Amino acid sequence: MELLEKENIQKKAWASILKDDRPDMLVCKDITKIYPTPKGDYTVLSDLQLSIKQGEFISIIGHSGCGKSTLLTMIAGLNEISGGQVLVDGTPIAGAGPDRAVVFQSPSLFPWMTALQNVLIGVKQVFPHATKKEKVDICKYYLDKVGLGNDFHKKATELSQGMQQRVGIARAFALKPKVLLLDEPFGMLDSLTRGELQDVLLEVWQKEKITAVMITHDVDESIFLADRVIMMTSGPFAKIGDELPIPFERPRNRKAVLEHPDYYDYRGYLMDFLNH
Ligand SMILES: Nc1ncnc2c1ncn2[C@@H]1O[C@H](COP(=O)(O)OP(=O)(O)OP(=O)(O)O)[C@@H](O)[C@H]1O
Repeated sequence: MELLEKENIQKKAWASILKDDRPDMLVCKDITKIYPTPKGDYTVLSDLQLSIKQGEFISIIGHSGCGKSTLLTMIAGLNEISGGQVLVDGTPIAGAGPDRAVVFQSPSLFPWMTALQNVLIGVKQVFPHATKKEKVDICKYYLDKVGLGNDFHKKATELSQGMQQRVGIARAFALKPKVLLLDEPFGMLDSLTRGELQDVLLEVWQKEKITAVMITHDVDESIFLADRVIMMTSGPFAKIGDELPIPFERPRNRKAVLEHPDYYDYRGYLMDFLNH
């Protein structure tokens, strides 16, 4: 893609964004990550900067191994930060906390428990003072929202992979976190189920307006879901290479997004970044 064409796509995308004066909910400040390896230290991320507004949905794309999961697990507080700070709602994080919920590629449910019990475990921890009924109602509300209204009492082993990931999404939203972190949550699903779960995710997110950060390898998914696509450079010393706002109106509808006259410009822009 020609430089001028890229500049025009950027200009047009930014011009379609209304002034966004929401406060920052998530800030990654000068983030560096060094893994010790038998061959010496490996600097995956170096002085990475990223700010995400309250209620914003961003997707992160980048080549395999550039450090996307490393970044996400550091934001989650599950991976030590070698340098810099992650701030949630203005406060530096110190490890994992209920203000951040994570959905991984594999939902890792307790197989002997029902869908409801799997969601309830986290809810009990986050809302210890709620009554039993209140806790169960929160779980049922979110399980219903993800389309499992008739499956509360099914054991995890009785659920398909897609249904298990629905439980994973319900479990994350039920914790009412400030930030939702999604690490390729649909990566293991067939394309039909993937599409269904993208819709489910968007529907619940639209209601809750939680700040969301999602890693994906799928450029179309990144466009369909996000307000802004963040492009990471390849490692070592990876950082944010570029970003592209996706100004399509919300609530989004897949057909309207695909038919939007700018869709293929945005797609081409992101593919061009990945191909260079
Ligand atoms: N615990 C670790 N020790 C040493 N190196 C690691 C460790 N975890 C990850 N790495 C390396 O850090 C780099 C980034 O890994 P990471 O999983 O964050 O990348 P990614 O962009 O999420 O990859 P993918 O898209 O394939 O999931 C890779 O080179 C990986 O081999």
